[in-house]
Amino acid sequence: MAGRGGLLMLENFIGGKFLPCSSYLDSYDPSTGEVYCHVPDSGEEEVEAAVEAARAAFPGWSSRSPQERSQVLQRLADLLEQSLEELAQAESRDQGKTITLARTMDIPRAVQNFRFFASSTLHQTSECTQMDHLGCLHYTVRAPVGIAALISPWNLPLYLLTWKIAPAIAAGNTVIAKPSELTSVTAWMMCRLLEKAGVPPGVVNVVFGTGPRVGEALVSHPDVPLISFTGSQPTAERITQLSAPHCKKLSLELGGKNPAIVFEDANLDECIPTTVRSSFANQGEICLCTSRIFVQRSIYSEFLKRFLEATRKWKVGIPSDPSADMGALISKAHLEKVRSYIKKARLEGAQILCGEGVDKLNLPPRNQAGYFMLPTVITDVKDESCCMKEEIFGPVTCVVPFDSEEEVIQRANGVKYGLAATVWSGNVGRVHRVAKRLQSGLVWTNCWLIRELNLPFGGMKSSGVGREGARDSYEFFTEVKTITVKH
Ligand SMILES: NC(=O)c1ccc[n+]([C@@H]2O[C@H](COP(=O)([O-])OP(=O)(O)OC[C@H]3O[C@@H](n4cnc5c(N)ncnc54)[C@H](O)[C@@H]3O)[C@@H](O)[C@H]2O)c1
Ligand SMILES: N/C(=C\C=C\C=O)C(=O)O
Repeated sequence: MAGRGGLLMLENFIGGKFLPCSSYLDSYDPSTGEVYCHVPDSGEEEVEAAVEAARAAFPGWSSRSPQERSQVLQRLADLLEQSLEELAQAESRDQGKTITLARTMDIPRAVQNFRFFASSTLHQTSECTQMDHLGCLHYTVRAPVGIAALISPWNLPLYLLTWKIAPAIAAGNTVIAKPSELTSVTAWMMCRLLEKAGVPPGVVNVVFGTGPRVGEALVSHPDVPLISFTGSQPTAERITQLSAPHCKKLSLELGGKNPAIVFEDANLDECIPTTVRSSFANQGEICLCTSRIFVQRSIYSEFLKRFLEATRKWKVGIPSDPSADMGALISKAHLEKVRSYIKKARLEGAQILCGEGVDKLNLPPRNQAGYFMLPTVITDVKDESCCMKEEIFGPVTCVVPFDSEEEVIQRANGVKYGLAATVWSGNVGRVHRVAKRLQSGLVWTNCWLIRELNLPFGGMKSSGVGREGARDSYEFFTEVKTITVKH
């Protein structure tokens, strides 16, 4: 809907109705730096209303059969798919990502999330064991937990929010979703489809606003027993503290400092374009992006030369340009943070081989104030440097040499994170050996970001707690009970 100054003005979606809020936040178009939308600045009052609506909807929704719920999810997937182009345009404008990525990855994946959980929920079974010597049979039953709080970040807005909403409602919960205040538009657009899909009022509620106001009100609410959070590690710490007094069920999907390990027998024709993509896709704003590239010394010079050539061809352009490989970063503050790492690297004596401060951006006049930067490659950087230790979450990657398999495993594991790694080698034995020893929830070998939604997704160490995926999400979004029958 149009609001102040003709700008888009979003509303919360509570109990099946769009409701205005008493105050609003400005939301910026990352490609111009201009305000283009207003987002509700919700707080305790809106959370209370959403909890009330979710509570009222729970008995009806949780007592439907999995088949009935599955049909609703399928209809929602169909409706999202019919709006794919409109949603992709909105996601690209709101987030700064290229229209091509929104069209080919974000929105198709949001559709797939509903289709996938609509199907997988029909195939979950419970356990049964027997103790004949005691005349006992044991079995488990699972039930939805209740009201789920679902909090998502700004990098893959609809993709990650639906990755939570779909399994939560498929399992019979009712939900209160809080998208990032920086990227709220596609969640609001999805709400417009819920009634038509047959989602009863109160099953999916969406409250918009900031983490400290509406996020904290949601995670500390005593009647919300479960929180699924994707975002940064400092926010996860805060959520853990706030939820601890209530012993809430928590799933935390956090950041990464993901290594790519390139052995001398790697197929560089495949490795180089994929590693450029794994470093710079979505402006490097994917938790799974590569940010430390370890290359075996014998091929280091060749790799670096070819990697730089390919990076220079990675086109930064306005998000609506279908030929652009990379759009704008999410915000001015984030752009400054990412740039500050490059300054620190320079001060430490590292070399910036291309990108920020080395090459020139070429943007139309209207986009000069947008949050753009070039893909940047750093070398001659020590493992102790903040650029090699901290999550930058931007289009910046470090390339360093290594000598032996043992050495590179130690170095790859030498950070606090453990989310995703890639290993490039033509030696099958080495691939299995190295993958097994990496402290990483996900290891892609000779590829990147090929997702199998059935299998566990999540991180080790400071990259998170818990896993998501068909079985894992089902277990997280249900409470299990063990029943023993003596016969
Ligand atoms: N592991 C994964 O699957 C995954 C996926 C995407 C992003 N991430 C991580 O997310 C981070 C980038 O996203 P971000 O900047 O939006 O993260 P963030 O932690 O700042 O925010 C994430 C969400 O939490 C909310 N929030 C912030 N403070 C809160 C609080 N005190 N209480 C409750 N909610 C609060 C925000 O409003 C937002 O909706 C990076 O660290 C990235 O690696 C992880
Ligand atoms: N959760 C998933 C991806 C997270 C990406 C982070 O930025 C997924 O593919 O299911």
